[in-house]
Order: sequence, then structure tokens, then C-alpha cells
Amino acid sequence: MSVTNATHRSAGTPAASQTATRRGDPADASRGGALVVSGVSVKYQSQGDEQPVLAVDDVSLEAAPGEFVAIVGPSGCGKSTLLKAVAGLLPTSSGSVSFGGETQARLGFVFQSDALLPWKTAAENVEIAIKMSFRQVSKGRLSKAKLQEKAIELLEQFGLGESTHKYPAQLSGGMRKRVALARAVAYEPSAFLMDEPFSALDAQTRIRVGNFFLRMLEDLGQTVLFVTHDIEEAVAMADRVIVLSKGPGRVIETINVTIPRPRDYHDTRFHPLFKDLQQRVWDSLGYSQGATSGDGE
Ligand SMILES: Nc1ncnc2c1ncn2[C@@H]1O[C@H](COP(=O)(O)OP(=O)(O)OP(=O)(O)O)[C@@H](O)[C@H]1O
Repeated sequence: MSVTNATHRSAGTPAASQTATRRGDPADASRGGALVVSGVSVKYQSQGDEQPVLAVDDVSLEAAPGEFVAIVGPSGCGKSTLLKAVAGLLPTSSGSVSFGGETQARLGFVFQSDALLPWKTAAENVEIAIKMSFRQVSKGRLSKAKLQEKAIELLEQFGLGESTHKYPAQLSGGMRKRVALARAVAYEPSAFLMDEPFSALDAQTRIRVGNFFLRMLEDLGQTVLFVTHDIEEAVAMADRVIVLSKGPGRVIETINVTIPRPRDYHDTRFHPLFKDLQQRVWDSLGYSQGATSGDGE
């Protein structure tokens, strides 16, 4: 998880959260408008470089409310940079980002670093998010007991029922990532911005968390922008896969994933359309059928 600036209200920061009071309420589905990224370029000015380095080049994309858009591309092509720019964590050198026509939105971040508060337990990290969301959405307060109950309930969904009282330093990397995911979910954002959110998880936990996340999206209809190296994961989860070129990243193709929902994080890989769609993404990345080597996705 990362820090944010003031432009886009975030979850996933230490201050992020969302309450369970809204979970499961169909009236809340698809809240927020389309996420529109228009002509965004991002440059880095590093010490020693005379000229700024272009990392993202004129990227435009849209995610309709409730749409799951995955972004794939070779290592170093600018995926994380693009996501951070969308989150408002990095300035853009050109272009614009809006959510339903506004520059502010309730965002749930899950970035590569988990950024948990080290002096708070797993449950307390999630409680902060619940508290913040409850204040923003319901303009009210929850009792400490209720907050705890909700945080523990959510952590149990992520297989952390035994670790709610532990501090981040006492958790494995995968466990910390799950707390970070629970915290982002607890914020009940209108859009999730996720950078390799499942990469630190073992195979079984990945399936469990992936399915929990997919079911939650079916219930609540949040928009998702999801960066992954894992082409199978992108096709299994997304409505559209956007393929970026090698850096500076540009959109080279958008592939519609026509596999019907509801989907299962794992079993969707056996759907008759899956292999073909997966191959289309590989083709777009420049890998021909049967290719077995390469240094990036
Ligand atoms: N803080 C920074 N300062 C200077 N250059 C940076 C910085 N962060 C990233 N870059 C450069 O920007 C380019 C894009 O990096 P980015 O991390 O966005 O790529 P990525 O596609 O997410 O990579 P990966 O898939 O390996 O995580 C790379 O060339 C990288 O070296």
C-alpha cells in the first residue's frame, strides 16, 4: 500500500478504510462513475540525468463503473508508474485522470509494499480503515467493540483469523499483504487500484483471496484497475486486458475477455475461451505460440 496525496481520497494508506455497513447493499453497486485516463504521460527526473526519463507515454484508457481492467506489459514498461499517476501519487507531465467527471474518488490502494502501521495489530490496521469509511459515508461513529468485530470478521475472510492480534513484524510477507488487502476492502472504495496484489501469496491462498475478491466485486460492483505480471490471472479476473508496450509504456492493444461471470479465480482457466484469450495477450506482447523464453510479460 502506498501513501496518497490530497487529490484522490484513498484507502490503503494508513488512514484508509470502508465499513461493512455498506457491504452487500445492492443499491451501492456501481457507485462512482467511469474512471477516465486521458493522454497521461509521466516523466521521472533522476539525479544525474540531464533530461527527465519518460516512463509512461500518452496513455488513455477507460474503466466503466464496475468494470475490471487489467494492465499487463513487460517489466519496466511503466505499469506501476501509470497506476501511481492514476492514484494521484505521482504528478503527470501531461493528460488527466477523472472519476465520474470528478478529480476525487474513494480509492482502495493495494500496491507492492503493504505499508501497514507497524505499531498497530492486524485488526487495528483494518479498524482504522473501517472507522474512516464509516465517518466519511455514514458520518457516524462505531463503538470500539463493533469496529473490532468487523475487522476480525474481515480478516477471517482473508484467512487471518488466528493472527488478528499480531503486529506486522510478526507476520509473513503474504500475511501482511492479506492484511493490506483486507484494509483496502474495509474502506469500501468506489474503485480499487491494485499493483500485483496477490503476488506475495502462496497458490492456495491466492485462489482463496482471489475468489473472495471476485465475489465481493460481484456483490458491490467496484471498478478495478489491476496491474499484474500474471497473464492467466489477468484473463481469469478482468473484463478487459490492456497491453502496454515496452517502456515508455503505450497502449498497444485492448483485449475483451468475453468469459461470462460469475468466475472462479482458478477454474475459469478451464473455460473453453480461456486459452485463446490468453494466447491473444501473449501474441500482443510479442510471444509466438510455443515460445518458452523471454525476459518479460
Ligand atoms: N522513482 C523513479 N525514478 C526514476 N525512474 C523510475 C522511478 N520509478 C520507476 N522508474 C523507471 O520508470 C520505468 C517504469 O517503471 P515501473 O516501475 O513503472 O515499471 P513496471 O512496468 O511497473 O515494472 P515491473 O513490472 O518490473 O514492476 C522504469 O524504466 C523505471 O526504471
